Amino acid sequence: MTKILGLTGGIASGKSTVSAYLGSLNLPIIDADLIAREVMKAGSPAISEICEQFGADMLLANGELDRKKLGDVIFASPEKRNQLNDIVQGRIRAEIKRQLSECQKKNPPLIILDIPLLYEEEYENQVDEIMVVYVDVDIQKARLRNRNKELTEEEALNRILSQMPLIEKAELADILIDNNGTIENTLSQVRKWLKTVVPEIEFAE
Ligand SMILES: CC(C)(COP(=O)(O)OP(=O)(O)OC[C@H]1O[C@@H](n2cnc3c(N)ncnc32)[C@H](O)[C@@H]1O)[C@@H](O)C(=O)NCCC(=O)NCCS
Ligand SMILES: Nc1ncnc2c1ncn2[C@@H]1O[C@H](COP(=O)(O)OP(=O)(O)OP(=O)(O)O)[C@@H](O)[C@H]1O
Repeated sequence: MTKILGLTGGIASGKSTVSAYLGSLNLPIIDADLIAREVMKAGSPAISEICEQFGADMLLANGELDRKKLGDVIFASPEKRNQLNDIVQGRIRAEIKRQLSECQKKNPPLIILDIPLLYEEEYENQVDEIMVVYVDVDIQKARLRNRNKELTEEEALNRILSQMPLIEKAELADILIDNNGTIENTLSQVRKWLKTVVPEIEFAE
């Protein structure tokens, strides 16, 4: 029986770090951020709707989405964020469903659904277990600003506040991964859990 793991957390909490590691072990990963990029690629129906509602200046000269510009708009305003969510979340959900059923046909022991908005968009029933990658908010903000150097203190905070508080996600988790320490420490917590689910898995340690 295939187990579906929902991998979630907050912005810059370390999901991609965990998911890249799981991918390096050849476990199948479905990446919601990647699917969102596909859904909003140049020439897509979602892009036309975004232009209608947010203005054609949301596009770069090559027809691709200006991610920085749209991010500045939606992370500063809950109304605009809802407006964007109304355009994209249904399409993202449909593609996730399609990829999950494709992947299940191969009968792997484990599929990982890497999805930042698992709780906000109510994917709890689509997965068997939920892993939350947690960090304290001050570390989260520092890592976010270190990764997205263009963000001011206020913009970084707005991005964090646009999601369900990470501490609430941690309380709901089936598996809680503490990413306040080193990456190696985090990955060793992940390995410990993996051994209980896929005992035959081998790690190059
Ligand atoms: C607004 C966009 C263009 C900004 O792009 P940018 O390259 O700066 O950010 P990126 O896509 O890497 O997202 C970074 C993180 O922001 C958070 N985030 C993204 N969208 C949202 C949202 N609608 N609400 C709350 N948090 C969000 C997630 O934690 C995500 O991992 C982009 O985030 C986007 O297209 N968002 C809508 C699609 C979506 O919901 N994606 C999440 C997958 S379910
Ligand atoms: N334990 C750690 N120690 C130091 N830096 C870390 C640690 N874990 C992650 N990082 C760094 O913090 C940043 C955010 O991590 P990552 O991209 O994995 O988060 P994420 O949850 O996938 O973020 P997003 O939702 O925004 O895509 C990255 O630059 C990453 O290299």
